[in-house]
Amino acid sequence: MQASESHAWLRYPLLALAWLALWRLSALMQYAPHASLWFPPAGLTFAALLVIGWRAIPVLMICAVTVTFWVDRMYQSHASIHDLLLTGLVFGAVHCLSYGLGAGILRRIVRRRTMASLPAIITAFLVVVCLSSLCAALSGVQSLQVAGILDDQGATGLWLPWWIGDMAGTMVLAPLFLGLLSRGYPEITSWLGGLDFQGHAHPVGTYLSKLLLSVFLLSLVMLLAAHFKRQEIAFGVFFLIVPQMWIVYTESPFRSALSLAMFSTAMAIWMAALHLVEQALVYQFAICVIAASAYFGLAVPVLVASNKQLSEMAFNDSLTKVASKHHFFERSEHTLTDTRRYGLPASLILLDIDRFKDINDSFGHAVGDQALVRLAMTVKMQLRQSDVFGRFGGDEFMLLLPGTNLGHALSMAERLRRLLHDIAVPGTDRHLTASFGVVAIDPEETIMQAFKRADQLLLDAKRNGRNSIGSIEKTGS
Ligand SMILES: Nc1nc2c(ncn2[C@@H]2O[C@H](COP(=O)(O)OP(=O)(O)OP(=O)(O)O)[C@@H](O)[C@H]2O)c(=O)[nH]1
Repeated sequence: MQASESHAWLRYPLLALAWLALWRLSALMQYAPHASLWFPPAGLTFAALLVIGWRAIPVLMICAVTVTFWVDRMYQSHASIHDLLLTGLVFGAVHCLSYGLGAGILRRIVRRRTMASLPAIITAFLVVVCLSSLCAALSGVQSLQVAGILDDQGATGLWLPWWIGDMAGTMVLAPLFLGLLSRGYPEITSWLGGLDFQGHAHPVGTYLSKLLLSVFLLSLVMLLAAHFKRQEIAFGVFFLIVPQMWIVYTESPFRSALSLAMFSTAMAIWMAALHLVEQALVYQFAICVIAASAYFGLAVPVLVASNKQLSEMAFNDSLTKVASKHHFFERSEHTLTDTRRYGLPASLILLDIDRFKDINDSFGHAVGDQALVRLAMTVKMQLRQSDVFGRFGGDEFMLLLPGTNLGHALSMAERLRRLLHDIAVPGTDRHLTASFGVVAIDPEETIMQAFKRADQLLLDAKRNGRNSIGSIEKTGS
């Protein structure tokens, strides 16, 4: 994928700087040797491999070697340069391989999905992150063990916090990095399954107050857990899903991702500052559970919007925006039931454009489409709230007029006939004409039966020279 800016090469040193800075940050917050609450560089590795692909690997390898030397200095293991180099390369290779495989699989899945399957994309992301981080943790621990930085006992206790730490880092931060990168790599937007990572609906002050509340409640739980030294209190952190969900439902996806990152950073800082080693796994799982729930929360507005779009497509004709055939007959049945309950009359008007095929053939289908839209708009302007207007198909429309007797329906049809005659086919000097079939609906009749009678009268009007109204009154049949 290509960055939209011309200085695309800059992404490599920036990636290295960001990765090393994140590593430093997590090292600062270690609660036990080699174990921090969450491992942010894993999130960056995953996002970089997803977006930049294999070209990110050399940079990630340099970072892996660099941090291996830092680890040696931190724990004063005094390994030889040869051993450290080898360990760094092995650690880098297994780290890149684990996340590279995961990113590759996710890329394939996302490319096959559409907007409506955002929950499937989220599920795939969560499963892939879970498995990639497990591979990265097992092979990472193994590489430290082979290099002698870690003994067997240390390795046994380390793989689980390493795994959950990597998983939390990836789960929380990879979507945030993707959101940031989507500004330079527009293609990512389509991967985000309909999520708009650019827009912000509310003022920043409102967002910050929600974020502060969430961090304040988190601090309260962690301080209480530290003070009373009770793991039960630590579980209270799971309740903080509520403020996070509030942010997810009311703020933009980008702000939601940012809030998860801030929330987990605050958790890691408190964790290290208060030395809450025994409760580490509770907090690590809480980060993962809250992040996973938040992502499904993000999918809800997208699903609601696509549901709305689908029902609009089912109810309305896509071109003219009047009721579709099916929806017209359904609504008409309900309207007729109400009309009859009050003992009111009802009428049906069918109208069909004259020689519409000629318009299409002479000026093209696009002009024909515009003529249909203009006709629909003209008719709509004449309707009452209770009238039902639909498109049967092609150039044929239908109009149910509740509370209207045949005489008034005929007047309405005549008014429409004149109005349509005044419509010029867009971009041409041709005028539209239409033929009509008008019936009063009998009290025992269904809308379909009335439709058949009106259609017959419409055919009569066509046979009688078009631009006219066929009705029982007029034809006398
Ligand atoms: N532009 C456009 N044309 C359509 C659409 N749906 C159907 N048509 C065309 O509308 C024309 C309908 O023709 P008919 O109703 O059979 O005949 P007509 O030319 O209107 O002649 P009469 O009805 O006998 O006056 C056909 O050429 C269809 O291809 C549409 O959505 N857009």
